[in-house]
Amino acid sequence: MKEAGKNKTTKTGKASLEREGLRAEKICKTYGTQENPVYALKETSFQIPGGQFAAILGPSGCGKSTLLHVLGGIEEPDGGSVWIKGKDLYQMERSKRAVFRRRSIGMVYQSIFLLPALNIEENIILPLLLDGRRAREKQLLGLLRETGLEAKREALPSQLSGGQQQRAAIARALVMSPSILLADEPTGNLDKASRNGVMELFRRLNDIYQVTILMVTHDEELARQCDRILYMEDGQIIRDRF
Ligand SMILES: Nc1ncnc2c1ncn2[C@@H]1O[C@H](COP(=O)(O)OP(=O)(O)OP(=O)(O)O)[C@@H](O)[C@H]1O
Repeated sequence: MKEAGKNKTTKTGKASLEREGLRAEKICKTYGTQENPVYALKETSFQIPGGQFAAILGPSGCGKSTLLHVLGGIEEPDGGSVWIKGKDLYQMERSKRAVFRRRSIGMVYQSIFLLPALNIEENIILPLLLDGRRAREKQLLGLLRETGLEAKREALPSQLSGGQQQRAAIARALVMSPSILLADEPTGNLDKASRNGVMELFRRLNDIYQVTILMVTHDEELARQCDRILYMEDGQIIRDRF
């Protein structure tokens, strides 16, 4: 991901961005027991080029969250592979995968996990501190500005609206300058105005920072605002619309 203030690039014709995309190959994940297996992912394969903003759309229980967790390095698949920045995620040692995940993949969830005792700035920079790095004022200011939270820098999460809290969580997910942002129903708990604000923010971040975004949603209207929709059903991608 590019940092604020650095040269912008166009969305097309960037070979390096192609390499920074994401590839899923025949991912399988089964839950349950041998007698009663639940096939959550059935050899799911697809590729997202670097810089694309794609949605995964599908009915409840079709495997969207499972897929996102596997892509995010959180849940090991039973089979198949995930390639990010040219690296096979599940061929890495567990400790190396944890570091790679922290530095290369941002995650945003429906439930907003901000630490209540830390102010917004402290919440946003937390991943940097956990990685042994210091926050740079210029980068922090860029993120606060993009997310419209400049005035809330020292506020506690409880002093923010749901939409503002989600925007802070998005800033936190981006503070490590990841190449991929995975968002699981990020607008699921928000009212319509906040939902539109978050979508607008994703589009802007995708444009400015060229971060690849994969967003899980139930909402066809939101999915239509993305560059591409991957329709999922019963553990598989059944349709792919650009
Ligand atoms: N930890 C688990 N143990 C057992 N079954 C699970 C587990 N997690 C998910 N499943 C099952 O796997 C299938 C896919 O679940 P998943 O949560 O990925 O679907 P989803 O499309 O994200 O659903 P929703 O839109 O309701 O969040 C479902 O049948 C679900 O019940």
